[in-house]
Amino acid sequence: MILAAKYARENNVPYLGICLGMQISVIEFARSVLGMERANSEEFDTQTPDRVVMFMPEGSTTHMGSTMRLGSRRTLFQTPDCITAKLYHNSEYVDERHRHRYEVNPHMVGVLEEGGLKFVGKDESGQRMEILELPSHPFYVGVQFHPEFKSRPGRPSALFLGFILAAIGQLEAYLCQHQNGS
Ligand SMILES: NC(=O)CC[C@H](N)C(=O)O
Repeated sequence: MILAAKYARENNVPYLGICLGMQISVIEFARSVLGMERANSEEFDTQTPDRVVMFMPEGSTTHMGSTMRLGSRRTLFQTPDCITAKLYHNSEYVDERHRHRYEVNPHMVGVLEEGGLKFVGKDESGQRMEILELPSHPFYVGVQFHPEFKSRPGRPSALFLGFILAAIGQLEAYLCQHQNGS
């Protein structure tokens, strides 16, 4: 997965990382771009010197039942000037469903952003990273939530639509056409 994220990032191939897929893109970015060779998630290496993904403080390692972050939560866009906000019709926020125990380490956000990764969606506390983008890339998106849970045939998630449009080279034209939120 890390190699796939690296290949997509370096070769301008569209990437949509969902949940662990977003966490993997953060690990890959920290290793390759920031030079943190042993950057990892606490899930895979509890001894990592660069814990870019960590266990959520409210979780429990001993009680697995209903201790994960589950269900619909709100994500606030930090800027209207990003691909995902435009795909979600310039909404100020989006409610999507979650299922995870690990999250991007909020203490590492500053250094990741200085390197060029942008966290364009956060939860209401501003401490939990929900959406990342790489502005230098045509479509490099990671989401902590699961857009597939609310996606339906004939009414696909904005993110799946955007991903496919990017893959066929039509994202820019689509975003221009729909820039007024229509
Ligand atoms: N659903 C997932 O991809 C889970 C990702 C990761 N294992 C977590 O719990 O945070």
